[in-house]
Amino acid sequence: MGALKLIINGAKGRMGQALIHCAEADPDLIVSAALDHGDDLAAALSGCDAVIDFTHAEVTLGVAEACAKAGKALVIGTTGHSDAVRTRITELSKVIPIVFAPNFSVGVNTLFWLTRKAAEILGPDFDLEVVEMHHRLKKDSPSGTARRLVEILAEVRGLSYDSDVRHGREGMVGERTPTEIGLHAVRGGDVVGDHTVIYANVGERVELTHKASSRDTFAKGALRAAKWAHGRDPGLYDMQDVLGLTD
Ligand SMILES: NC(=O)C1=CN([C@@H]2O[C@H](COP(=O)(O)OP(=O)(O)OC[C@H]3O[C@@H](n4cnc5c(N)ncnc54)[C@H](OP(=O)(O)O)[C@@H]3O)[C@@H](O)[C@H]2O)C=CC1
Ligand SMILES: O=C(O)C1=N[C@H](C(=O)O)C[C@H](O)C1
Repeated sequence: MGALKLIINGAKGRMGQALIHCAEADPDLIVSAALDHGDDLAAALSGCDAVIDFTHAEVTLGVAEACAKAGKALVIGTTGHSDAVRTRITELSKVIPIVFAPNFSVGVNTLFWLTRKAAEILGPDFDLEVVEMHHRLKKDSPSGTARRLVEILAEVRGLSYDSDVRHGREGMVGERTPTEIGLHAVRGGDVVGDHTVIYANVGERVELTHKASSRDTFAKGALRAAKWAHGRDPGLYDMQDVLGLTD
């Protein structure tokens, strides 16, 4: 089998540049098109095996529709989508394989796994808070990764992301309730991506932290996901599936 031909969408961006650099170092991959604002995705699709999208939340759906029409595997790294867009992406995954993950690093996917295990072991007496920090240019908040961490905590506790998450605190908010999950987004400088899950009880506290210091870790994971997705049955997958990290 020849090298996998990839379209990188969002090629001029921070992640696009990391993806191109990492793909060029991999003899099993060819970047058949590096696309950004204004380029014609539909015209480029016939010459590729898979598409990787790291753009903006409002761009992804059009990319997914085009990939479904052309029958091409899609890897989505973009974050910040509305529930309606997520639902439509899920529908399109009945036509093509889509790997949709808020974070493609092996370390963060290990953190997802550990977060679930720690919540199960520590139980309901521990208060749950998630803190993330990213560079000053990040547009969406909270990060997709932090959202996923809270979703995992909510699943374990039988809570809901929409009604039980508490985004920051300000003013006379009263005492913390046992069912709220705090979520705090910090922005500044050139931080690539830090995430901490805090489990706090009276007398002790557990903190799980991941810190990314290079975007190559996300890029290598997304390239690995593209190889994994090519030729696979249609479906909605995430990086846990790619890594075989399911419980
Ligand atoms: N899943 C993961 O592991 C990771 C996910 N991310 C996510 O990836 C996304 C991109 O991050 P980052 O690279 O830092 O962002 P950037 O803003 O640096 O890059 C996005 C690029 O997409 C371009 N773009 C905008 N519209 C289109 C379009 N219609 N077609 C093609 N390209 C377009 C932008 O152009 P312009 O600037 O002109 O708008 C820009 O060049 C974010 O949602 C981020 O949260 C980031 C890191 C890891
Ligand atoms: O925008 C970023 O930079 C990042 N975004 C992703 C997210 O929103 O979770 C992943 C990573 O933390 C970097």
